Amino acid sequence: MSKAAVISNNAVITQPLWRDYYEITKPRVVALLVLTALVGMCLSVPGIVPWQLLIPAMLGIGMLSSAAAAINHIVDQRIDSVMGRTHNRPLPNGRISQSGAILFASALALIGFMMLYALVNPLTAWLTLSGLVGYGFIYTMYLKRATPQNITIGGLAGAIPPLLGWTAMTNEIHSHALLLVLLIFTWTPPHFWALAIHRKNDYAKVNIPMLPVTHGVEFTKTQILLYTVLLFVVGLLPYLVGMSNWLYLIGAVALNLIFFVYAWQLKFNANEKTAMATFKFSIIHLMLLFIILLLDHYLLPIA
Ligand code: HEM
Ligand SMILES: CC(C)=CCC/C(C)=C/CC/C(C)=C/COP(=O)(O)OP(=O)(O)O
Repeated sequence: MSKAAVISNNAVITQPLWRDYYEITKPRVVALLVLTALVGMCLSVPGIVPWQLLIPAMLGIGMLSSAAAAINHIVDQRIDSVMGRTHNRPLPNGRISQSGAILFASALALIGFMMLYALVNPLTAWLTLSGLVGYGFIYTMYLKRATPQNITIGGLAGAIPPLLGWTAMTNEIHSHALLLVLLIFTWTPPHFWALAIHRKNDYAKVNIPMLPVTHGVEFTKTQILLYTVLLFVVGLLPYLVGMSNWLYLIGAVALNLIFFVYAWQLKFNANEKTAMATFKFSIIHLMLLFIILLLDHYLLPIA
C-alpha cells in the first residue's frame, strides 16, 4: 500500500493512501447526514423498515454525499491551501492528485446514483443528486464566494437527507419529511457561523465573504442567537403537528434551550473558547435530536 507524508503537530508521519481518499469524503459529516436519512426512513413507515430498501438507500445516500464532499475538496484546493484549518488536506498537500480525486468522486457518484435508481426509486436518486449538485457545485463553486448568506441557502443541500430517507421508503414527498428538513435548515446557520467566528481570519485571508468577515463578529453572534430562537420554535412543530410524542418534545426543548444558552453566552459572555464550544455542541445537539426522534417513534408509536 502506498504511503503519503502528513504533517501532524509538526511531526511528519506517513499514512496509507486510502486514508487520504477517505478523508476527502468528510466521513464524520457524512455519518451524521446518513443518520438523519435513517431517521427519515424509520419515521416514514410504521414498524420495521425493510432491509432490502434500507441498505441500498443508506449506501446510495452515503456515496453521493461522500462524492459531494470530495468535489468540495477538489474545487476548494486553492483556498484550502491558504487557510490554517485546511492547508494540510490531501489535495492542497499533494498527497492525492486532482485527477485521482475526480475519478474517485465520479465513481462514487455514479455507483451511488445507479444504486438508488435501480434498487430504491428514481425520485430518491434524482433528489439525492440534486443534493450533490447543490453542495458540490452551487454552494462550493458559486454561493460560498458570492454572498454572506452562502450557508443559509447552501444549507438546503445538507438538510435534505431526512427527505431522501423518507422518499426511499415511500416514493412520496411528505410534509413531515419537509419538517425534518426545516429542522436541519434552521440548525445550519448557528452550527456554521460559530465556527466561522473562530476562523474569521482564515476566511478573510482568502476573500470568502463569510458573515463575520462581511458584517462583523457582533452581528454574527446576534444572528446565531436569533437562529437558536427560531430553532426552538421549529423544534416544537413535530410535536404540534402530531408527528412525534412527549419524549421528543422534552428532548427537543432541552436540547434547544442548551443551544440557546450557548448562543447567549457567545453573545454576552464569551471568552476565546466559547465559539468553538458552541460549534462542537451544535454537532452533539443535532445527533441527539435525531436519536431522540427515533426513540420517540419506536417507544411511543402514534396510534
Ligand atoms: C452548508 C451547510 C454547512 C456548512 C457550511 C458546514 C460547515 C462545516 C465546517 C466548515 C466544518 C468543519 C470541518 C472541518 O474542520 O474539517 C463542519 C463540521 C461538521 N459538520 Fe457541518 N456544515 C454544514 C452542514 C452540516 C450538516 C447538514 C451536517 C450534518 C447533518 C453537518 C455536520 C458536521 C459534522 C459532524 C462536523 C464535524 C466534522 C469533523 O469533526 O470531522 N454539517 N461543518
Ligand atoms: C447528496 C447530499 C445530501 C450532499 C450533502 C452535502 C454535504 C456533504 C454537506 C456537508 C456540508 C458541509 C460540511 C459544508 C462545509 O463546506 P465548506 O466548504 O464551507 O467547509 P470546508 O472549508 O471545511 O470544506
